[in-house]
Amino acid sequence: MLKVNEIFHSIQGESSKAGWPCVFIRLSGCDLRCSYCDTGYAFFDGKEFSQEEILEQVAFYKTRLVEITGGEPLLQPNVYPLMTALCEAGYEVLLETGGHHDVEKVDPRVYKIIDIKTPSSEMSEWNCYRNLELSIAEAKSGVLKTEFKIVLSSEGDYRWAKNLIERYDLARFVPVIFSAAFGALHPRQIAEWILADHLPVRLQLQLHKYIWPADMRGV
Ligand SMILES: C[S@@+](CC[C@H](N)C(=O)[O-])C[C@H]1O[C@@H](n2cnc3c(N)ncnc32)[C@H](O)[C@@H]1O
Ligand SMILES: Nc1nc2[nH]cc(C(=O)O)c2c(=O)[nH]1
Ligand code: SF4
Ligand SMILES: [Mg+2]
Repeated sequence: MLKVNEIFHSIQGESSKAGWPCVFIRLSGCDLRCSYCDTGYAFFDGKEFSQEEILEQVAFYKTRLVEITGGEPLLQPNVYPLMTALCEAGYEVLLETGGHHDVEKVDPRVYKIIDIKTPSSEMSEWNCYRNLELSIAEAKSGVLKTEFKIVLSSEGDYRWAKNLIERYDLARFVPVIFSAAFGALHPRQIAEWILADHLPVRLQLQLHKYIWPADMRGV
């Protein structure tokens, strides 16, 4: 069984898959408390679903792209067989994780979107830097199944992220996406810093917050 907060069908609003129709499986519970988190409603609320019930719900939406998010999806051990079952069923599976749990045991067919938490998130001490090393090794072996996302709230966060990328030469191997913590920083400001520094990263807006009201659930 898995504790699920919501399953919904929407336009993928984030990551390099932004714009595609996608089914989202939002698992309940999170072991972090990011200062800007827009999904606090998933910290506790949810209902127990069997893997079969989840697969049935996902099939209802007739889409090939499925994202497992949360809360923190890697907290529930049964997420691992769920990811494998979704891959076996032929879906393109995305995992959105907070970047504080090692992703080594994730089915290699799953595309991982790994957050790196900045100082302003107040959670950066929990970052699992082994995930950076694993993904660089994965990319060097010719496999591209990971991207990193950094949500920025301030210029200090931008400088911190830039230093981190340079320290690992991360963007040379793995796609890196910068996003604004919604309402905290204007995307134009991030765009101007990226352009001024010639930083090889991708700027992302959370599409769903422009398509629908920013605080709407289930989109
Ligand atoms: C709600 S989290 C769930 C998955 C996982 N716990 C994580 O942090 O990646 C999904 C994504 O939303 C981002 N996010 C949460 N609140 C946000 C906000 N206010 N503005 C921009 N992105 C936000 C997170 O950084 C993460 O990339
Ligand atoms: N449309 C839409 N796209 C998303 N991509 C990642 C999301 C998430 O909350 O993890 C999300 C979300 O909540 N809605
Ligand atoms: S890790 Fe993700 S779900 Fe948890 S508090 Fe941070 S943004 Fe929210
Ligand atoms: Mg969201």
